[in-house]
Amino acid sequence: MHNETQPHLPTHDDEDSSEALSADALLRAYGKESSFFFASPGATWLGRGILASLPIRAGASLDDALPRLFGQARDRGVQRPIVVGALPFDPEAAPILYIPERLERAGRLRHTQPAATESALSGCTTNEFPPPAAYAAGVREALTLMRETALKKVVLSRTLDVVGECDIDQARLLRNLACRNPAGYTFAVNLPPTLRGFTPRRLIGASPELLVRRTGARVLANPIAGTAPRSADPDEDRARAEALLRSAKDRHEHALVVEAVVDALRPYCRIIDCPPAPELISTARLWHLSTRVRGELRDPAATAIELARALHPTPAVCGEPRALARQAIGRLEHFSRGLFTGLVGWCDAEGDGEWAVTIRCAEVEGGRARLYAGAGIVPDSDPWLEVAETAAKFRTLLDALTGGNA
Ligand SMILES: C=C(O[C@H]1C=CC=C(C(=O)O)[C@@H]1O)C(=O)O
Repeated sequence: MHNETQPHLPTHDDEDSSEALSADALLRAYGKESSFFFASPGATWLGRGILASLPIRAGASLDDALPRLFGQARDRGVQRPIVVGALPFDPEAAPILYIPERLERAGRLRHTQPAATESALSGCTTNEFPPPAAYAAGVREALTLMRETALKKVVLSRTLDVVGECDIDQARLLRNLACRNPAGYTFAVNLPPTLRGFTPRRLIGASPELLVRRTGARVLANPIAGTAPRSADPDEDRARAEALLRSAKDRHEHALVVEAVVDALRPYCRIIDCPPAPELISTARLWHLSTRVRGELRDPAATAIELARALHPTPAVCGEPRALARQAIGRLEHFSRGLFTGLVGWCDAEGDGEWAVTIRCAEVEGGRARLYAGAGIVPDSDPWLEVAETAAKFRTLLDALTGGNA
């Protein structure tokens, strides 16, 4: 059995560990030529270039395409290929998956430097969609649906467009996110560009939520749901955390996710260990309820990406029951989520891998960033508290863009 915090993660460069850079050096090396970055509590990855990628086609079967992709990489001399990328919220939509030309791995980020306060953009305008009052109206409609149908929970989100005077410094944004969110999953995935001559188009974020990690026969999922914004005053901050832990509304919102995760893992696992009550975790801006669900695979042939797709979308990003929640999202959210609330991570050819839930993120290109934030709505939700929660969730990216709250 591998150690929990330092899983053995084979890489393109395993044979050449003498050249391995430290995790902090990988973060500092992230730049224009980089194609992937992923920092988890277990390891840090930096990808350069793209050796092979999955044709971007909606509805394509990953079961056939992935082994072909690994085969292409082996034909080109990569002995232990690893696929990286992001899958969208809509399971039928096209994934972004590729094998980098070079992929380096180091241990976890140590954060030996103080959090940087440099801004990643200069001068900016912002535009929320929907604006707060319209989002609150959407939450009220969701509450009506819950009274009139079998819908128990739905996650409703909104966007915040930030437009700077010059190109956003994507590497600095990534570093700022990583420094401010040391316990989370910090990522940058290359996306097909839509503008010519600008900086690369990328999905960049720092998620607190692990959808699933597979290490050999061991599985870990860490569903998160139930949130309270933090306070700068330590007493008030602690009071908010304790209120969150006691809140029946948030415990219910959380329990729906944990139940769905355990149900989805059960067919794959011989043993599942799920604590009876959630614990508190914090990010720089938020408190969350969190449960670590551990399992041992019945059939070790189930890969990390297969497990992730069996779990996705959990009620942390969609709702319960899933079909009704998806209908409600289609009716009440008037924008495409794209990769937001999908999954981001990596998987090797043996099936080990890690997939985080794609939240606290932005799509960045040139001087523009589109930020996303959602909140779980249950029958006891207060529409204006959900507005405040999504505003606090935007702060994760806004702080990293502006260099604030270090
Ligand atoms: C959809 C988001 O958060 C989900 C994950 C954690 C907590 C959540 C909540 O408390 O509502 C959401 O379910 C987001 O951050 O944009």
